[in-house]
Amino acid sequence: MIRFDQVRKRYPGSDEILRGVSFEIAEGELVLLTGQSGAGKSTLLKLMAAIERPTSGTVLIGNQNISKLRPAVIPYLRRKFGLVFQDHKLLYDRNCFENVALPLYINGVTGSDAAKRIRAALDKVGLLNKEKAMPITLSGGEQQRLAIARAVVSRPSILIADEPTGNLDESYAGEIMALFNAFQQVGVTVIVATHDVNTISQSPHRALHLSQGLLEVQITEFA
Ligand SMILES: Nc1ncnc2c1ncn2[C@@H]1O[C@H](COP(=O)(O)OP(=O)(O)OP(=O)(O)O)[C@@H](O)[C@H]1O
Repeated sequence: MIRFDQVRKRYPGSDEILRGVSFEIAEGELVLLTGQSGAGKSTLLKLMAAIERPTSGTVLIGNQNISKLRPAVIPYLRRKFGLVFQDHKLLYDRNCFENVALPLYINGVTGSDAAKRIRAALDKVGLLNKEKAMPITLSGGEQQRLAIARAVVSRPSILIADEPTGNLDESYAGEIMALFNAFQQVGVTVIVATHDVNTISQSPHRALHLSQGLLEVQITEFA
């Protein structure tokens, strides 16, 4: 469960970006986070993953209040999260296998155990036949799927994606959303920030809409 209670966020010298945001996301739910460019979607995702701290209010992940966590505990909390960004943040001097391997190697998982998990993650996103390819040789949609494989290889319970379909044409965007649906169906909590109107209109999931620092909760109708 993820709960925000009257969360406010101001960066040093900035206006107030979030002005008292409260919502709850159940375990295993898929939720869209919508709003115009600059509305604060990335800020809200960063607060969720404890990359940023609220100026005031409470952010609960499970039963942990992340505003009160000691810095030493934050790396453990982060292991719950898989993160996917619009610009992929792939390493272009490493092949696909090595890109997906990175989070495992950082956590000390290596050898045949790691290889099995890396290939399972590549398989889930349809890139098993590309493990030796360099990311630059992949299409935009494939690069985004590679970033998703890297995000899920550590089997996170929460998957956060920030504009994952932003640079992609409609068919690729549909593929990416289908992947997120598949992860939700196996119990992962998924939060996708997007201003892609197609993604929003075709989604049967709940959408949280940010506007002027405040949240409106929308229930999207089935298309
Ligand atoms: N580290 C920072 N320091 C100061 N201001 C920031 C910082 N990060 C974001 N902002 C400001 O916070 C506001 C919200 O930014 P944020 O990236 O959260 O919005 P967004 O809805 O994700 O936008 P986009 O869809 O364009 O990515 C913007 O005005 C931005 O300039």
